[in-house]
Amino acid sequence: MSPQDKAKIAAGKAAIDEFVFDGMKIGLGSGTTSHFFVRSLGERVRDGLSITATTTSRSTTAVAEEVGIVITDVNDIGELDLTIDGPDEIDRDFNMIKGGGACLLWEKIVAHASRKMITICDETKIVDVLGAFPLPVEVVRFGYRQTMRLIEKALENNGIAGADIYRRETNGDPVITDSGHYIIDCKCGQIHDPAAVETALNMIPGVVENGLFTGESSGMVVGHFDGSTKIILK
Ligand SMILES: O=C(CO)[C@H](O)[C@H](O)COP(=O)(O)O
Repeated sequence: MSPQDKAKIAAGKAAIDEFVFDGMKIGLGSGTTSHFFVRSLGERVRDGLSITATTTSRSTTAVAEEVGIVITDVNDIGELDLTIDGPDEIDRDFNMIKGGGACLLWEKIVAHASRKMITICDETKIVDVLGAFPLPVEVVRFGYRQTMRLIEKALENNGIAGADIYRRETNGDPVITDSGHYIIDCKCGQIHDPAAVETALNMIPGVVENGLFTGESSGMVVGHFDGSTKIILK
């Protein structure tokens, strides 16, 4: 196992120890870190932990069901106590870029349906300024090239000039999200005012959601390559 995977697993386990209690309604994040967390949670459920859970992607539903966690439809679960999810980048104010796995829309819906969001990550995800990781923007397919032009303008208006903006593809085919949309990735460089950029992008017709999460997370559990963990709260 790689030291990074060891760190991801340690972060997920520490988050369960610290934040997950019997009877909670929990949102399960997406991506490799979250999938490790879901597998650890499955072990606790097998040992008797009782939770109600919903997920942020079809891929996480598959992992959860594989490890014996029953998934409740997001529409039937009401307000969640907690969502645990991973970032692509996180700064020291808990602002994040998410969506590297194209799940940002469901992730944001579930995070906002929760009273608390805790971020789990390995140490490589922490940055001084967001923006080295391409910012994903989920857009409807109709007129997506027009939407891309407006994304470029919105970024320029928020101090991000010359961003590389492109539709995400795999083997020449566009990536389609769980909601049937495209992902536009924006290599921004540095995002100095992530809250302003998050709002500006969501004002564009055709943009469904973007991968900036600026007010959601209230704590992070960081896993280190030696297997140790650190909890940082707001
Ligand atoms: O936002 C996401 C998926 O849309 C993931 O949470 C994010 O990409 C982190 O993934 P990983 O844990 O594999 O690095």
